[in-house]
Amino acid sequence: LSCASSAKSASMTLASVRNSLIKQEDTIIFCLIQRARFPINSHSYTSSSFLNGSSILTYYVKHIEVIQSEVGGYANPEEVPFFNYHLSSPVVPPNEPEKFLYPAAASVNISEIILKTYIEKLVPLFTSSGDDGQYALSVASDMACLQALSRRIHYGRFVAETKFRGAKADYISAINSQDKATLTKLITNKSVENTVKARVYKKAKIFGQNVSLHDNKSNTTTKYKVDPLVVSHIYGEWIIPLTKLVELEYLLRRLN
Ligand SMILES: O=C(O)C(=O)C[C@]1(C(=O)O)C=C[C@@H](O)C=C1
Repeated sequence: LSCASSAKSASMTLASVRNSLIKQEDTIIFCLIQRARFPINSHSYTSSSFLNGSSILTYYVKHIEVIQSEVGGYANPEEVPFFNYHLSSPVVPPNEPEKFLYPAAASVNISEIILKTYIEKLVPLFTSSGDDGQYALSVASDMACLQALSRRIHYGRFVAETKFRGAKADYISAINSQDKATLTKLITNKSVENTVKARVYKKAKIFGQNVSLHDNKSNTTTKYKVDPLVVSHIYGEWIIPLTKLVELEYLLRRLN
């Protein structure tokens, strides 16, 4: 499970939640860099008769999630599993998380959309074409990417809750009329979005360099491990919009 730590629930503010999103950028970018070491390996995403019709990726994720749930994974509302139905009860004593989310809205879950978007839109953008047959390694890094993305995107529930608490009157009237356009306007901050995109571009440039002890004169043509423009594009086109979708879905249920 992703290790990006978050603010303690009870004291969450919009600033602390945004701080967590900033830290999670590092995890996401490092995960993408790891996955980019392997080619696209499309075969690992198609259904296999050896695995009862699952793909290698979904088979792997389902089974690892069971083990993670046994050791207490997914007890914390910051973690949302991709395949809910087969999870086991923890075999270790629970560490009760503090309650911050509104219960009727806390279960918002867009895992299916995240999985589909990741395989169909994101992987082709930052991996090379081809197949090296190293599926065990490439699906392990897929799962790391998926969990980092899911945590970030589902963090939209915490963002939405802090925004709701900060401007209750505005939100309550829009929620009562289930007015998606007004809610979308209320949750949108274009200047924050632009800052996020610029910062992940810069981080991808710094994290994705080849580091050598000797100054290399040919370094003028630096090749990054993942194209910084692609990272910024992935944020702008998918990660931020999906976070906003989670915020919207959460708010629509906030008074249920
Ligand atoms: O920081 C916020 O206010 C958020 O809602 C998060 C986020 C994002 O995904 O980064 C999403 C919507 C806003 O327009 C700005 C940024």
